[in-house]
Formats: sequence, C-alpha cells, structure tokens
Amino acid sequence: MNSVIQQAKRVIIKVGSSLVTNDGKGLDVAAIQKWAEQIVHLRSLGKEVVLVSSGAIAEGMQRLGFDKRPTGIHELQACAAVGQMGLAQIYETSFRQHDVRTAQVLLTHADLADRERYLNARSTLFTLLRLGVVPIINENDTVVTDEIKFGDNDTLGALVANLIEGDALIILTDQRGLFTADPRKDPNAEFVHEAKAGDLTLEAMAGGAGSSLGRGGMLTKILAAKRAALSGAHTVIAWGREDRVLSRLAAGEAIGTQLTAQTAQLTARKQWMADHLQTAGKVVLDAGAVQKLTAEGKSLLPIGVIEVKGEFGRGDVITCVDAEGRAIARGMTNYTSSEARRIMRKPSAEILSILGFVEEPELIHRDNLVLL
Ligand SMILES: Nc1ncnc2c1ncn2[C@@H]1O[C@H](COP(=O)(O)OP(=O)(O)O)[C@@H](O)[C@H]1O
Ligand SMILES: N[C@@H](CCC(=O)OP(=O)(O)O)C(=O)O
Repeated sequence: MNSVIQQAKRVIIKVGSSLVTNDGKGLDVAAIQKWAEQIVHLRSLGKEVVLVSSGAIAEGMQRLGFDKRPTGIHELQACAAVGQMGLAQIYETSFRQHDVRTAQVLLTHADLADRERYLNARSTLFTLLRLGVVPIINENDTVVTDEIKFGDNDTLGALVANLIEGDALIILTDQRGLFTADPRKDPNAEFVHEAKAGDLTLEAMAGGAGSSLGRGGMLTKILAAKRAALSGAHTVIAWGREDRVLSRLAAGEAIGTQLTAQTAQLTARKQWMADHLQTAGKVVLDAGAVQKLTAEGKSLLPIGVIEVKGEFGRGDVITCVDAEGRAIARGMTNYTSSEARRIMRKPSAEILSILGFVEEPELIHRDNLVLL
C-alpha cells in the first residue's frame, strides 16, 4: 500500500512528450482519453487535478512534416505553436465526453518569477479549480528562448505544485519509475520503489532522456521531486501506459517510484516565504486585526489597516505591524500601496465602489501570510 496519492487533495499530473504523442507518431488519442477518464474519477473522489502536458513540439513536428527535431529555436517555437492546437483540442474533446471543462494555461519562467504574475497565475488556477475546470498547463513556447525557458515540463510541474500548494506531483513517463541506472542502457538496473525526495544519491542514478522526443530524462524528474518537496508535495514517477495507473494510485496501490517530501506542507511554504522574499513596505493594524491574525489565524482585511507605509506593488511581501510598531506578520499583498491607502479602514464590500475592481476581499490572504 502506498497512501500518498490516496490522501492527496490537490494533485498535479505531468505527462511527457513520448507518452502523449505515442513516441512521436501523433497524438495518442486512446491514451489521452484513458487519463481523462481517470482524472474525472479522481475528481469524483474529491481531488482537485491540474494537468501539465508536454507534447506540443513533438506533435507540431509531426504535423509540419519534420522527421528530425529542428535545431533552430524559432522552428521549435513554430512546432510548439502548431502542436499546442492539437493538444488543446484533444484534451477539450476527451474531457467534454465526461461533461468536464478544460482550460489552457501557458506559462513561462518569467511569469512565476514576477510576484504580480505569480499571484495572478495562482488566483486564476484556484478559480478554475473552484469552478470545476481541469487546467491543462504547458510552457508558453512561443515567447521564450533558451535562457528563460523552464527547460522541461518536469520542472514546470514542480513549480506548479509550489504555486498552488499541491499535495502530490505525479510524473507519468515511458518507464515504470526510477531505476538505479538508465534501464535502456543497463540491463542490470534495479527498480527503486521509494526514496526521500532530495536524496543526492538519486541524482547519480538518473540519466538524460532516453528518446529524442523527451527533453529532460530522469534527472529532471528527480530534481522536480526535490523542488516539489520544498512546498511539501510528494512525487510519484510512474509508467503512463500502466493499466488504470491514476485510479490505482488514488486507491493506494504502490505503483511507480515514490519520492517522499520530508517537510510538512504548511511549514515548507511559510519557510519559503520567510526566506525568499524581501519586504517592500508596512501596514499598521488596529488591535482587532492583530487579534484576528495572531489568535484566530484569519486573513488580513483592509478594514483592519490604519496606516500604509512605503510603496509596494501587488504581490510584494509587506510587514504587518501593530500600533506600537512591533512586527506581527509578513505576507504577499493583493493590492498596491496606493490602492491599500484608499481601501484601508473600509469593509471589503466597498472595494469595488472605491477602486472600480476587486482583486480579492482580503488585503493579504492567510495562505500568503506568515506570523512572526
Ligand atoms: N535511472 C533511470 N531510471 C529510469 N529511466 C531513466 C534513468 N536514467 C535515464 N532514464 C531515461 O529517462 C527517460 C524518460 O525521460 P524523458 O525521455 O525525458 O521522458 P518524458 O518525455 O516522459 O519526460 C527514460 O525513457 C529512460 O531512458
Ligand atoms: N513545452 C514542450 C515541453 C517539452 C518537454 O519538456 O518535454 P518532456 O521532457 O517530454 O516533458 C512541449 O510541449 O513540447
């Protein structure tokens, strides 16, 4: 038994190029339909599912008649743009059969490095999940060149797990999981059932891509597991063609290689916020707001703010202080300093009439808040 996926509430599933495109022979409609059916099943168990799908370049190559992967970056981008149409179409059709909507989300590294875009991507994904939609994510290959690419979708899967606090990342690939060496090259390679995410000995076992379609190979999957673990998400690497692989994982079956995160989810995210983000300004809270944050674990609403100090943008990390200037908490703000000045001391229901738009009812949501 293996309960990591069984217990996970929010799951990110990544499918690699060779799987999605049937080793480059064109989109594997039957396989995609099977994953869609299983994802619908996972949702019926109460799980939220986000899919990260590769395959745009491989499918575009096929559609445009390239028999070898082009070397020119713009040709690759053109392939991705063509192939992405096929991916979107097949996912939409497959989920439609189950009356489930899909959404196309194309991201770049710069989107997640920029705090405002990070928050926007996060809010949009949460909204899609709340609306019962399955987001289908890929890298926005049209606008990126090598230096700012995620490089591979394993990394993108991990970043999405960090972004939306996924409980688990499932990486489906063309091998049963991790072996002690590349099984395509070493017949004595042994299967690894379970290990700690971030264990350095795993990196030595993992080699590059086995086919010309996939980019990352096993190493990027191991590194993705390490990265996902930073926000407390566990990773399972499994064979995408294994019969009912997702449903069986959700039922607790021990399939694939499980790489377990060592840090609890909440602690990991708060640690990440505490370590990585410089604070840009301050808000002074009234006694009621201090009480809500510290004793009740609530979000910070604009009504509890009596003063805004410094200049900051949406997504910046700011410090919350009490009337005596003592630092209480830090968090990512949903509003800029000038907007915050206009809505402070006001009930959230008035945000729309004051600003003309509403980002969120909270100035800082409790998920984006660390108590000091
Ligand atoms: N230690 C290892 N265990 C399993 N597979 C490995 C290992 N080292 C390298 N590989 C290779 O990694 C490949 C999977 O990576 P990749 O081709 O990038 O797939 P995907 O398209 O699913 O991301 C496998 O086919 C295998 O040849
Ligand atoms: N965005 C690219 C991703 C390529 C990629 O990383 O592929 P893989 O190693 O198979 O996950 C595409 O859709 O072709």
